[in-house]
Amino acid sequence: MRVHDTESLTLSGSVVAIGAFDGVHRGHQTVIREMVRKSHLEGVPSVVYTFDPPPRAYSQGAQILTSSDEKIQRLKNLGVDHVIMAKFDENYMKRSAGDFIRELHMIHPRAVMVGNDFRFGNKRAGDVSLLKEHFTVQPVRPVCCPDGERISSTRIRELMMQGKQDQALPLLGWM
Ligand SMILES: Cc1cc2nc3c(=O)[nH]c(=O)nc-3n(C[C@H](O)[C@H](O)[C@H](O)COP(=O)(O)O)c2cc1C
Ligand SMILES: Nc1ncnc2c1ncn2[C@@H]1O[C@H](COP(=O)(O)OP(=O)(O)OP(=O)(O)O)[C@@H](O)[C@H]1O
Repeated sequence: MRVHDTESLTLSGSVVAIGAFDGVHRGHQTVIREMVRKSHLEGVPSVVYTFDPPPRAYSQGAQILTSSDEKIQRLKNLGVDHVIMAKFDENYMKRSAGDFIRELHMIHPRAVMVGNDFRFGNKRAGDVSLLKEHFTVQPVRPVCCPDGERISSTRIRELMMQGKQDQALPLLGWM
């Protein structure tokens, strides 16, 4: 697996999953496994486009579940070919939605895997309908906890803050 800065990877075809992926929890693992499977079917490399630090940690001070090195290791274990690791800061946040789409075109995605609530670009102006004007967006079914709630980094952070490691760790799924 190779790790790249923003705007440094060009590919003639790919399948890409985009997101913070903090913790690379069981929901993330499902998305990434599905993406890797699709990349094998299509015969193109798999790419994870992610952010360091996670945007929610940068803008809202959320607890970080995995360091960037740990995240990279987990993505490698899942069989990802390329990781684009964008340094998330004030400068990056100024990039427009159109500029992000232009960067994605550099890797010619055959499918882009993001959740329905994915936002991108300055002031979170870009949404999934805009992404769909340029790419095939592949939805992913939500992976839920035993109580039926969707697994999320936010949920895991909450459980950890409450000292409920026994409930948080199975959701992370790296034991
Ligand atoms: C080019 C770009 C610019 C962004 N600018 C902002 C911003 O101005 N404000 C903000 O809160 N988030 C910004 N974000 C972060 C997104 O809102 C979002 O957190 C990120 O795409 C990760 O998606 P996820 O939170 O669904 O994992 C930006 C993301 C991208 C790709
Ligand atoms: N439980 C889940 N089931 C299926 N897909 C998921 C799940 N959690 C996250 N994803 C998907 O993984 C990608 C990255 O998500 P993201 O990093 O925003 O996760 P999150 O756990 O929802 O984070 P946060 O709680 O910080 O918002 C997105 O495409 C998102 O839709």
